[in-house]
Amino acid sequence: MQNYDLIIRNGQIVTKDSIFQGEIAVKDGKIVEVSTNTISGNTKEEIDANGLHIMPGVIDTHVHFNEPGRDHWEGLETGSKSLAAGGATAFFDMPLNSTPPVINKKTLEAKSKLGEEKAIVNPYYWGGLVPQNINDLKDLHENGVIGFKAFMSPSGIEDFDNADDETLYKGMTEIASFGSILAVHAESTVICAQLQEEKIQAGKTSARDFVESRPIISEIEAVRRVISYAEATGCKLHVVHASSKKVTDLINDAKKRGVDASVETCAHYLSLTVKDLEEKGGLAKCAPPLRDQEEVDGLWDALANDEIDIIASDHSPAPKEMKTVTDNYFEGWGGISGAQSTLNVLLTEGYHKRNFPLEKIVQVTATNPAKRFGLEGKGALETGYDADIILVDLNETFELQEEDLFYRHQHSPYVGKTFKGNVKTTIVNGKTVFHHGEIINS
Ligand SMILES: NC(=O)N[C@H]1NC(=O)NC1=O
Ligand SMILES: [Zn+2]
Ligand SMILES: [Zn+2]
Repeated sequence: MQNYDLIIRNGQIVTKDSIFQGEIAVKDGKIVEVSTNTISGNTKEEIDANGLHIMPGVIDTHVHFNEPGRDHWEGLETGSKSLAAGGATAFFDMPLNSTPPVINKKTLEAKSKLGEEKAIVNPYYWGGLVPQNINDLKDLHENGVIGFKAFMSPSGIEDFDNADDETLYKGMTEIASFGSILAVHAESTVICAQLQEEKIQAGKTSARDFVESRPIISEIEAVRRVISYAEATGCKLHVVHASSKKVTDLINDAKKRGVDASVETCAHYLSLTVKDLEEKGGLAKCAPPLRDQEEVDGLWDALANDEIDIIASDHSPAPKEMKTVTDNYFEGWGGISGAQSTLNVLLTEGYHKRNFPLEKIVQVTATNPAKRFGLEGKGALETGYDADIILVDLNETFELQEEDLFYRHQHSPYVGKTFKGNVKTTIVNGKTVFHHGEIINS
């Protein structure tokens, strides 16, 4: 007779290419059996998933939890609780806006120590690529960063300089030498700075003015440039938060030429528009900015054609005072609080509204992130994999309230939005960390 820690029964198991009625047995934090039949044996715990879908936990490849140093904006504990509530079981924390940023071994160790103490889902860390740290990249790689992140335009954070062309070229040459990957925030410094200056000089500071100061061509120019460095250096490339299909098309063209590239978009570019920025003010301010409905639709077309690899949150929170815009949209923090809502958005806007298959949601939130960044034993519900499992009620409908949010600062452009599809239970390495609206403390 087998002994298990947990058996999840009677659910609809969703994988990257199928959905079937089945059961999952867990022992010592790992999935030890997945079956369409009843799993027999002794188990310490049993969950009846009747009426629910069982999915691999979301791997959010793009969050800013800001600890150490800026944890009054967010933190590893509050940030990871929000993720658990939203069905994420792992995150990749960006090297900024923590201060000091993660740009060498020492700063990586400081952050990962805090992550071990505080994160309730699996933490991974990006290292930064900045003009000052080319000689630290290898050390960061050897100490376990998932990859590197550079900004091609000012980051908004004074201790994290953007990478000029020389830094990109040298950095990518170095990163390629040990086979790691560079993620880029791709907007053109020149275009954004000049247009912003012109707008402000002319006293044009509306939501639409802000959006026009960071046009899609600015992303296109930066992406084309960084693809040329990827081709020249052989460095693996990941473009984060593409706001338009015109941008994702460039990465797909590069892939066809043999460039090792991938692209991410975020839940907000798939569900919010300039109209939301006008209505919600600073809460919906981000860079690249929200676009118009046709760009939202374009991104969904790209997703339907498997042209977007990963969907992340780019959760980049700040205190509410910094997110209040009165009449000047160039003021206030650019960054959206969204880590808790990624799956809600994909289920509502994708599965329910656009018939976007659950299997593809699994691909862009779990399978592809695990594969692209080499996470062994993560991103799938298969024997031998880590038991990072979520139970989802596809039909639960609710209006998001501020008090539902586990963020340090309870705001989000999604507050007031009606979602269909919600996470009921989140299991991380075999342990339930979230159940029916509550964080379960160990
Ligand atoms: N520094 C930082 O988090 N910036 C992020 N915010 C945002 O809206 N886009 C970003 O890159
Ligand atoms: Zn960015
Ligand atoms: Zn970011």
